[in-house]
Amino acid sequence: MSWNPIPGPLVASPRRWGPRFSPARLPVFGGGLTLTLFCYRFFSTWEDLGCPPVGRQWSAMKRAAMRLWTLNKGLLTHGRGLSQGSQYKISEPLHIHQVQDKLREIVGISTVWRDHVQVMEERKLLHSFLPKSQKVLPPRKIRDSYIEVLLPLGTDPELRDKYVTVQNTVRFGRILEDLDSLGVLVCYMHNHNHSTNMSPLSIVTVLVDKIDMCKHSLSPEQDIKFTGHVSWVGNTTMEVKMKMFQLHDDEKYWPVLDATFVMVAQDSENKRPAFVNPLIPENKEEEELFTQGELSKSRRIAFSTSSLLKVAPSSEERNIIHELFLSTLDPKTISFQSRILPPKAVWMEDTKLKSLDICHPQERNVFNWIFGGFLMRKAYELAWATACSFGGSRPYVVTVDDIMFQKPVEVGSLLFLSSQVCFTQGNYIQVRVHSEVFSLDSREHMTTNVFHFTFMSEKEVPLIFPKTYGESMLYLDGQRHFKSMSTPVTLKKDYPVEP
Ligand SMILES: CCCCCC(=O)SCCNC(=O)CCNC(=O)[C@H](O)C(C)(C)COP(=O)(O)OP(=O)(O)OC[C@H]1O[C@@H](n2cnc3c(N)ncnc32)[C@H](O)[C@@H]1OP(=O)(O)O
Repeated sequence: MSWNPIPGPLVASPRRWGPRFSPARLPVFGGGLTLTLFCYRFFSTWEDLGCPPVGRQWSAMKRAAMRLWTLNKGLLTHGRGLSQGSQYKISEPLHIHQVQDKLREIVGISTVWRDHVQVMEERKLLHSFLPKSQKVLPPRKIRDSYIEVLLPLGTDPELRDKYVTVQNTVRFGRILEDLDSLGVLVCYMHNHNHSTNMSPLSIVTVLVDKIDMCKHSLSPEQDIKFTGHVSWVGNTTMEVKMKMFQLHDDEKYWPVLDATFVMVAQDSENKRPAFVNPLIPENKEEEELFTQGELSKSRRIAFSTSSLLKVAPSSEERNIIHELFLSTLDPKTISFQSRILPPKAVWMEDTKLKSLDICHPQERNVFNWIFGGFLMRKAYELAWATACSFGGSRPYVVTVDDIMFQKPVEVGSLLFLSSQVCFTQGNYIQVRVHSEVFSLDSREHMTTNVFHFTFMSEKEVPLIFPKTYGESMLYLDGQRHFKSMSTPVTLKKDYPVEP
């Protein structure tokens, strides 16, 4: 198909026997399985029947039996996979619902919250599968991680209801959730280890580098297709490029969105970074993508080094702030205190909107932290409402950039989102959302994310004026993000752009 940016088979490379398990070992583990199954069931039934709790030694034996049972369970699943072919094999586009199913299968997580502690205990056992160095991991190609996902809005009215807005467009917040899950699945495809069924890696989103829209509104009545692949790999991080297309009346899929995410692999307990398979580009275009990944890493470091939280604004930026300040002084008084707004302008402090969410278990991801896509959806919807009430018309998002996931959000936390317009130009509105959680257990407040969204309004919007030094820094930061929009970070599009 013409829209496929990385031609090549969608099937992962053939399954091989891993060093840890081999067919010869199966009978040994089979015997162990019977014994451990017996022990595990015996101790569980003993206590379920209301018999007195077993002593310390018995408890230890019970725990050991449980561990062995878990390992053997993994082995059995592994054995089944061997005869049936790879569980990761994806030879045709996945339905959007299958993305979550696949992730659960790979991470080995239950769907029931009540079991989450035990399931995480089981995942700890996968720790031994983690390599000590990246060198021992076989390199992968871009095509190994390439997947396609179908969101059949055109044919599935029930699904459509989840995505539709009151203006009969597609909810962008839902798309953010899908991109987050897809990005993680792409990384699992890249790191697929043929000798284990469940992955010892916990892959989480560290950064949404950029999401550029090629089209401002999407139809909720036409099918959508996502594609994604790993484009660059560090030691423990992977850059993922994703694209989104929508079916048009001409029966062709047209591009609507380009996204670049950075994911990090952690160990099975989601505590320490873990090595990922290297990536080998196969042709010139892939080499270019890889080089661009390196450049993006340097750009991110440079951007964060020059953060206004660390260093003073440039002289040009200082002039901007001083000019803004002078233009708000009341000419009738000789004072730095009396400030008045110029015509068609709004104080930054008057653009704020806030929200509070309780992070219920329903919003958890496969690792039992709050799902990054949920956080993005909530932040996006608040940002949209902020831009809408500020600009006076329904805005549409043009760019999302530099969403850094600094800390995971615990289930049960209170999520405080605070949104404000921090820069405007013409019809553009730059909105910043600060996300903070309050842990009910530790009684601590912590910043977890800062989101940056650029919206476009139907009509020209008022200028924004900072009052305090802190707001001036937000203004400059907003301006920096706005300016970065015009610097494309993705390769030139290799498909037709909508006429
Ligand atoms: C359905 C399933 C979906 C699941 C998806 C989610 O929901 S995810 C949920 C939302 N996301 C999260 O909760 C993540 C929260 N954040 C964190 O836990 C942590 O910040 C983190 C683990 C990502 C990073 O921790 P640290 O910064 O301490 O890690 P460390 O310094 O060791 O760096 C590890 C790797 O991350 C890279 N790294 C760190 N910060 C980075 C940044 N801003 N941009 C790019 N890359 C960055 C480093 O270069 C390094 O890569 P190299 O080693 O390659 O040099």
